[in-house]
Amino acid sequence: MNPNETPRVQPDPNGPVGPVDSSLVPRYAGPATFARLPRLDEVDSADVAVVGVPFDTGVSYRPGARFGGNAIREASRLLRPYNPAQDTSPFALAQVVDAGDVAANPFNINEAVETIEAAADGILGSGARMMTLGGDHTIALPLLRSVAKKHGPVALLHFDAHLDTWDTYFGAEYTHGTPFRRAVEEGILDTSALSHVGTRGPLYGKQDLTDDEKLGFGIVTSADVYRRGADEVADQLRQRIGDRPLYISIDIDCLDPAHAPGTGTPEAGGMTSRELLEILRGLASCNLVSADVVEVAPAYDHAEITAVAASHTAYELTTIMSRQIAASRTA
Ligand SMILES: N=C(N)NCCCC(=O)O
Ligand SMILES: [Zn+2]
Ligand SMILES: [Zn+2]
Repeated sequence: MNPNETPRVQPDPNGPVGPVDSSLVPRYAGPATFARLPRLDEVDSADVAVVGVPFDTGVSYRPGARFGGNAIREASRLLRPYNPAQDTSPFALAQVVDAGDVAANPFNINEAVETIEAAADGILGSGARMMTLGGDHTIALPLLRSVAKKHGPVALLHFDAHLDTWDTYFGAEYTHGTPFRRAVEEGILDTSALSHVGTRGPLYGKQDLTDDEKLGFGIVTSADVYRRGADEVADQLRQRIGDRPLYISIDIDCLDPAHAPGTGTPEAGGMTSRELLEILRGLASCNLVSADVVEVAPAYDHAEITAVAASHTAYELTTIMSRQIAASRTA
């Protein structure tokens, strides 16, 4: 089908090119892009670029997150153009596109990290906000490097069962358990606004927590979310972040394995997908400059449970970005 003739949901014919219209083209037809949005090469310019980073050479346990981005794209066929939770039609407010995948070397982590940073530089340099679909959590480091080049040190909200501030694994500096220690060492994070959310599970020792605190992180455990509720947690996080440029990194293993079985290092006792989505909606007024959703490993998934949760997570994040782009236009 010619992309120019594909029926799309596009309330304003001169506005953003919208997703393929699922009331006219069955949603399971054709190749998958995120939310059935146009590819980058089908539009003149993009406000939000959804980009895949199929890389998982940094994992410490189950591999397979290299297939995560495409699993999320497949699951995202069911997303619809109006988001009632944020009373927003995100793809009508801003040009959101699928920018394809970064070709990262699976045999050389250092080279892959450089390739990912360069690709992110290209996207951010074009003026777009970046919504990345991983890949394992290693990729957050080069993404943050690029974001900091543009915005300076950014506030970080890190949703994860794990701290990911360990020093090295088997002597390796760049792994999925170490990106945020590297990022603090490199001065690319605003250490007055760093939070982990969803933390739980056994650690190597108590020192892991004291080291993490010294780096500047605050912790909201998954039990805190359960006890205090999503709204109160979001309020507290929003106050801490203020109007700083914000990066949100979401390791899908922040969710309980019941909500996200398809991941490499699952831990019992996690958040529900409802809690995660509600916290994100509570952050809609934050200045979200870029985000990632990582660690979806479809080989361990069942019935696309994890990929569906990840696609809805990325949808809330792109909605927040689109709203802010629209608001900054009218400001
Ligand atoms: N899933 C991520 N990003 N990190 C987990 C590292 C946990 C470990 O192997 O000790
Ligand atoms: Zn994790
Ligand atoms: Zn992680």
